[in-house]
Amino acid sequence: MTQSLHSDAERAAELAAENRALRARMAYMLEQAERNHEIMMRHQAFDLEIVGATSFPDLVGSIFRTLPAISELESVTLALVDEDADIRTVMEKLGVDFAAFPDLLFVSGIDQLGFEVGARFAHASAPKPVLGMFDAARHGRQFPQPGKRLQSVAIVPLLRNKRIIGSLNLGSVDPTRFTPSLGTDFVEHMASIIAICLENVISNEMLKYIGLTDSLTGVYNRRYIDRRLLEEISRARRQQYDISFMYIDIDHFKRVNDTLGHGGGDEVLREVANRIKGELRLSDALARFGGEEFVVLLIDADLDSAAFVAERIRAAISASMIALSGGLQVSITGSVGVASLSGTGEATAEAAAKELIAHADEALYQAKSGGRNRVVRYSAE
Ligand SMILES: Nc1nc2c(ncn2[C@@H]2O[C@H](COP(=O)(O)OP(=O)(O)OP(=O)(O)O)[C@@H](O)[C@H]2O)c(=O)[nH]1
Repeated sequence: MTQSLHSDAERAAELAAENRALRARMAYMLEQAERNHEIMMRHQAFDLEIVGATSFPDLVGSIFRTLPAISELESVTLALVDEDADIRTVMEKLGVDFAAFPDLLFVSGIDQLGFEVGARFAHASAPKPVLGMFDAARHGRQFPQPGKRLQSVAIVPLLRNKRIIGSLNLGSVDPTRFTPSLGTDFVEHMASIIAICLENVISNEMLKYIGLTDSLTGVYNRRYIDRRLLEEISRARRQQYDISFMYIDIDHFKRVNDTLGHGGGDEVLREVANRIKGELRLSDALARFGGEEFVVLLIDADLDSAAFVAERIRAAISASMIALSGGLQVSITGSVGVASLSGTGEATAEAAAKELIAHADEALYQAKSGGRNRVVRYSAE
C-alpha cells in the first residue's frame, strides 16, 4: 500500500513535470508560430511595396531600405547584369542618382556573379542559391562595403525567362544564418518577386527613355524638353535664377542632304549633336526638335553666359570638317538664337515657356537673315 501510494505520488509528479515541459514546448512553438507569422506578414507587406514601385529608384530604394530590416540582415546588395551598360546609361539619363545606392552593383557578365552556369540554362537546370560562410576573396565583389563583419551569405540568382538577370546578395553576422544545408525555397521566392519587379521597372524606364529621346542622335526630343522646361521654370522661380534657351540650326542643310544623300545628312546630324554636347554642362539639356534643328536648355544661366556658350557651340560646329563613313568630308556652319527668362516672372510656367521658345526662335531667324554662322541674342526692341 505504502509502495503504491509512493508510486502514485511519484507518477503524479512525473505527469506534472511532463505537463510543464509540454506547456513550455507549446508556448515555445506558439511563440515561434507567432514570430513566423509576423515575418510572413512583413514579407507580404514588402512584396506589396515592391510590386507597387513604379520607377527604378523607387524599387531599389524600397529593397535596400526594407529588406535588411525585415530579414534582420546586416547587408543586402543587388548585382545586375548590364552587358553593354545600357541599363546604367539610360537610368543616368533619366536622372537616377547612383551615389544614393552604393549597394546596387552592375556587372558586365554573369560569370561575375559566382553561379556555375551559362547565361541561358534552357537545357540545364536553373542555378540554385549559393549559401555558406562569407569569404572576402569570393564575396568581396558582392559586398563591396559590408559595414559589419559578415559571417554567412546567400547569393541568390535573379531569374527571368530562363535568364540570369543578376543576383540578390544577403549577408549576416550570424555564421549559422546561411549554411549549405539550409532550405532555399524562401529566398528563391523572394528573389523571384524581386526579379519580376526589376524587369518590370527596367522595361518601363527604357520605354520612358525611348519616348523622350531622338532615335537618330540619342539626344532628348521635343516631348522631353517641353516637360523639363516647365519643371525648370518653376524651380528657377523658387530659387530665383535665370534660365536660357537656344535654337541651333545647321545652315543650308538641304544642300548637305542633296549632295551627300539622306544617310550622309544623318551622319552630319549625329556629329553636330556630339559637338554641341561637348560644350555643355551636365545640368544642361540638349534636344533635337526635328529636322536639322537642335535646342539647348541652360539652367542658372543669364543671357550673357548663354550667349557665351552659344558662341562656343557655333565655333565647335564649324571648327573642323566632318568625316563621313564613305570617306567624304563636309564643312558646315550653324546659326544660333538665344533667349533668357529671369527667375522673377509672373506669367504661368506654360506661357513663360512658350514665350522663351518663341524669343529664341525669333533670334534664330535674325541670325539666319543676318547671314548665318552667327549667334544672335533675343532683344525686345
Ligand atoms: N538627313 C536628314 N535630313 C533631314 C532630317 N530632317 C529634316 N531633314 C532635312 O533638313 C533640310 C532642312 O532644310 P531647310 O529647312 O530648307 O533649311 P536649310 O537648307 O538648312 O537652310 P537654312 O536653315 O535656311 O540655312 C531638308 O532638306 C530636310 O529634308 C533628318 O532626320 N535627316
